[in-house]
Amino acid sequence: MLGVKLTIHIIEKVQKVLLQSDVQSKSDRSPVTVADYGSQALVSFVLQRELPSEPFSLVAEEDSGDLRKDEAQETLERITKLVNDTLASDESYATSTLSTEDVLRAIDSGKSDGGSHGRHWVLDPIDGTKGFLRGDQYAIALALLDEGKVVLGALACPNLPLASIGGVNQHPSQGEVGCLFFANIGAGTYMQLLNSSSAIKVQVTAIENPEEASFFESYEAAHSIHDLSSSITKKLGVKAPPVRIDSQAKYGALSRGDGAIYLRFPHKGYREKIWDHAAGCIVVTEAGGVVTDAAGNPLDFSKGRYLDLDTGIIVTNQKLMPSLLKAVRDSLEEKASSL
Ligand SMILES: Nc1ncnc2c1ncn2[C@@H]1O[C@H](COP(=O)(O)OS(=O)(=O)O)[C@@H](OP(=O)(O)O)[C@H]1O
Ligand SMILES: [Mg+2]
Ligand SMILES: [Mg+2]
Ligand SMILES: [Mg+2]
Repeated sequence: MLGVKLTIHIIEKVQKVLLQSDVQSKSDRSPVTVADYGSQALVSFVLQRELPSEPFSLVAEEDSGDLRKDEAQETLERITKLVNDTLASDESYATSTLSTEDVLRAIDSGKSDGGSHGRHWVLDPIDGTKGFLRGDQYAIALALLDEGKVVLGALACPNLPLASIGGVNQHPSQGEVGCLFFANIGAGTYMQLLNSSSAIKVQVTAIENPEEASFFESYEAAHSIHDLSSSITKKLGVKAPPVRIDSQAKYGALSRGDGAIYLRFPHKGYREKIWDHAAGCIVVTEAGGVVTDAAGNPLDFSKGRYLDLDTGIIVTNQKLMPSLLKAVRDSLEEKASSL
């Protein structure tokens, strides 16, 4: 059966791979490659094993092109070992062993184009790669599209504290860490600690006054125009400075009310991918929030691997959305007339 339980199970398994790969080789850039590929191979393998009677379609970020080169043989072997060690640690997969060829095949089954018909899994095996490398926020993001609509989403955020990050960039200093958010269409959004099985229902903030609102944006200035979000929030009357964190952890944190607004304005020419927003979008929406493009249109996940959207992505609660949209419109007009 497709469902939240399976999604959580898979995502928790993947988290083990990431922890192992992080420990194995810390100081060069390769761990992220190992973790990205290992995570994608594992999700793909387990989904296919658990759902043998379904036609399988996966839209995922990575492909095996680089891993098939001669010089990548050692990396491929490390990924294969990680995947096998993780499978061996799970009762129901203890007898499964993947060859390097099986791993390449599992990674490449993420090449689907998605679209408006049928069911497609959507995976970002590590979202926020740069955050992962810095030891900051990252997420494993898995969603399910049905006839072009996101119906299920899970976001594992291994470095996200249980305590609010509403006023804190990246990490507060203490407390429990590692949160999993999941949402099923029409059934709300839940959060649990990654090492626990008791979940609580979460809701976006009810704040109506922008002066009380804090806002999230990308940590990386290359991923979102910080000047523009600053102009928008100033117009709106937001007093707090931006909280800059990597990855879809922003959507997770927003869904439990840590902040009130998420603004994302990529530089000209960048095309957003569906795996960077599908899970985050349903997690926020089912928690009572609203996710739109800069023109106020809902995100359309039915167009293939890319989101075809107007200018940027804005997220907030229903009360703040009309005034936020107006501030976005005014700031974009100002920006256009100053060029
Ligand atoms: N130039 C540019 N503009 C906008 N977005 C880009 C750009 N380049 C990459 N990406 C995508 O951003 C994903 C992570 O972005 P976030 O903004 O959520 O986090 S971050 O603070 O920027 O790290 C990141 O996801 P991962 O590749 O999964 O890490 C990318 O898909
Ligand atoms: Mg990503
Ligand atoms: Mg990624
Ligand atoms: Mg990437």
